This record gives sequence, C-alpha cells and structure tokens, in this order.
Amino acid sequence: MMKISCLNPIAAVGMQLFTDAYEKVDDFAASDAALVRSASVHELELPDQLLAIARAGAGVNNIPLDKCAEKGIVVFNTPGANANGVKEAVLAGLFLGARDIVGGVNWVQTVKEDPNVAKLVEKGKKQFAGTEIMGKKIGVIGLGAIGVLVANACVALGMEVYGYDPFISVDAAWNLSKDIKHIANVEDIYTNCDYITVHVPLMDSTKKMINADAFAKMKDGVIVLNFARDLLVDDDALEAAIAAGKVRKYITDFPNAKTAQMNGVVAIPHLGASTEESEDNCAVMAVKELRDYLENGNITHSVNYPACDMGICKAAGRITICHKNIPNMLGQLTGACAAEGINIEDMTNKSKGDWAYTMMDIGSEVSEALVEKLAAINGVVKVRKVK
Ligand SMILES: NC(=O)C1=CN([C@@H]2O[C@H](COP(=O)(O)OP(=O)(O)OC[C@H]3O[C@@H](n4cnc5c(N)ncnc54)[C@H](O)[C@@H]3O)[C@@H](O)[C@H]2O)C=CC1
Ligand SMILES: O=C(O)C(=O)COP(=O)(O)O
Repeated sequence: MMKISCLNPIAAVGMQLFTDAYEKVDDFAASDAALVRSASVHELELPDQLLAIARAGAGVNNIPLDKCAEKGIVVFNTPGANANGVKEAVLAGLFLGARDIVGGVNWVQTVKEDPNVAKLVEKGKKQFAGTEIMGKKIGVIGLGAIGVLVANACVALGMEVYGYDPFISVDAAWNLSKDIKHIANVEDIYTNCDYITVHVPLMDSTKKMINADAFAKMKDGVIVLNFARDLLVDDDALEAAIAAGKVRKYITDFPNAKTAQMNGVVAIPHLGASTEESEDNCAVMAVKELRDYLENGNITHSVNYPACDMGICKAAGRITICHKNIPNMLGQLTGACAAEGINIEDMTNKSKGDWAYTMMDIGSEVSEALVEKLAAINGVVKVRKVK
C-alpha cells in the first residue's frame, strides 16, 4: 500500500481520488509520496523511499528541487489550477490601490458609534478619494498562467496594458489579448506605467528584481502589486521609495516582518489561491499527477524531471529510471537489459536540464537482478519497478 502524507491540508475532493491502494499517513518520513501547499520542505529530511512530492499550487520555491532530483524524487506542481483565483485577488488589489478603501473602511470603524456617522462620512470621505482605473497604464511582468489572465482582465477594465515576459510560452502568447503592448525591455514598464504587477516565479534570477534601480525609473505615485512572492521586491528600496512618494501604494499578498509594518502597504494574508475553486482544482490536479506517476510511472507537470508518458503498461513489466542527463546512459541501461536476456518492447527517454528519465516496457517480469544492475550504473539515482 502506498503511503501518502500531506504537509498542508489538501482539499477533500482531491484526496478522495486516492483508492484503497493508498493510505494517508501523518509522518512525512514514512511516506512514499507527499502533497504540499506553502509549507517549507527545505528543512525536512527527504526519506529514501520518497518517490514524489506534489505541490498543489504553482510556486515551488518552498521545495528543494535539486536535492529532490538528486534523490530521484519527482516534484510536480499544478500549472494554472489556481490562476483565476489569483487573478481575482489581483483585481481586488487594483481597486484597493486606486482609492484608499482600506483606510476608509478602517476609519469608519473609529466613528461607527457616533450617532452622526452618516454626516461624518460625507465630511471625511475626501481623505480617502483616489483615481479611476480606466485609461491608466498597467505593466504586467511575467505572462504565465496568472499574468495572462490579469493582463486580459485589465484590458477589459479599459486599461492600457504593457506585458513583459522574455520567456513567454506559445500557449500563453495565444491566450494574450491582441490589445496588449508587447514590451521587450522591462524599463519601458517602469517608466510608463501607473500600476505595475509582478507575476514571475521566485528564483535566483528574479530575487529582488524590483530594486532601487527599478524604483528610480518608475513614475512618481506608482502603485506596485506583488501577488507572487515577497522576495521579488527589495524591501529596503521599497521603504525608501514609499517615503520619497515614488510608490503611492504597495499591495502585496506576501507581507513579511518588514512590509507588514510599513506605511503605504496594503498587506493581504496570502489569499490569492485561497478559494474553494482554486483549492479543489489544485488538489485534483496534484492527486491525478501523483497517481499517474505512482501507478504508471508517467510524469506530467514536473518541475525537476521531464514530461514522459507511455500510458498504461500493457507489457509484462515496466521499469522506470531517474538518472543524470549525461552521455552513454541509454547504452548502459539497454545493455543491462541485454545482459539479463530481457527484451525491451517499448521505451522512452527524456531529459530536462541536468536530469533525465527513462521508461522501459519489457517482455518479462521485472527481476530484482535487473533492478540491482540498473541501480548500480553511475548516474542512476532511482530505479522503480512500476509493474
Ligand atoms: N498569491 C498566490 O496565492 C499565488 C502566487 N503565485 C505566484 O505567482 C507566480 C506565477 O504563477 P503562474 O503564473 O501560475 O506561473 P507560470 O509559470 O505560469 O508563469 C510565470 C511566468 O513568468 C515568466 N518569467 C520568468 N522569469 C521572468 C522574468 N525575469 N521576467 C519576466 N517574466 C519572467 C515565465 O516565462 C512565465 O511565463 C508563481 O511562481 C507563484 O510565485 C502563484 C499562485 C498563487
Ligand atoms: O500556488 C502558489 O504559488 C501559491 O502561492 C498558493 O499558495 P497556497 O497553496 O495558497 O499556500
């Protein structure tokens, strides 16, 4: 029986997809596969028997991807499954930025006991007035699942939309409204836009991408939205930019010890994906990915191993191998089969960066001897008898 642990609560509609062949356990150390949302896996010891981790969500900066790859642990995420939830939260953020709705709502609480509250409201409201969104320029940095939805929604709101993503996927490009201005140099977003919203993953290359240089180029009174990850923004530079009046408001779904205390910051408690729909979508997609990997060895939406799909095994046996993407691996893998007198009926080999994955359907049952031979090859990190 496969043991599954959850490092965060995962929506029931997903968990129900596990059959009787699975057992839910509390102990990560005892699990064959794990599901996670935002909990950090970095500090956890990765157990030897762990085959896969599925992130029910998009961002995988809470998972040690390289460490997992080295142990043959395939990490999945659920691209796009919570994108609409985040888009709607970003739209809420836009409206919270345009007028001081948060300040106004908080102020009403301070005068709510006054019998003249209705009159006070009319007198006091001007301090919370703002601007309209229609006709303003917004720059969307990162045009993936979320960025595309945000950009298109902003077009529908009557905004002038600038989109920047040097690595945009073909799918995302197809889905982008033709009214969006394609920006080749992110500086054009900084210098032109009234609103800037960031939708890129947190990686070494994007850490603190919104820094003092970026703020310096922005228009005075710009509103910056960050529904991606706190570390994309340099907090010290942000504080200075707010103090200087450069940034009118910073709307973030990722408050931290510094930004939560800053004036001019609207701090939302990471609600982007916290909708029933997003939670259900992510859980269902994550559990389906895990099951297909555990039961068939197929990989869909992995972030550290290549996509690889041979459907359901119709041969006598199926064996899968996680290995380094280095020369002569295939020769050695097939050689090991030949040495055992095994006929390979079908096979697939794919690579992604430093790592590769091979699936072999063979004409006989997978023997222990074959597993041992394959596992002994230099560069092989995990061998699994799937059938
Ligand atoms: N607030 C929340 O609850 C949520 C936040 N997120 C965050 O949003 C991020 C984006 O999510 P998705 O759109 O689903 O991911 P995605 O992978 O579909 O899109 C990310 C896009 O960023 C682009 N990109 C990468 N580096 C870039 C750079 N330097 N400049 C411009 N573009 C760059 C990529 O080409 C890709 O198109 C996630 O990585 C996560 O950190 C995601 C879901 C929920
Ligand atoms: O999917 C993401 O990247 C998110 O940030 C959502 O996080 P959550 O699943 O709500 O803890």
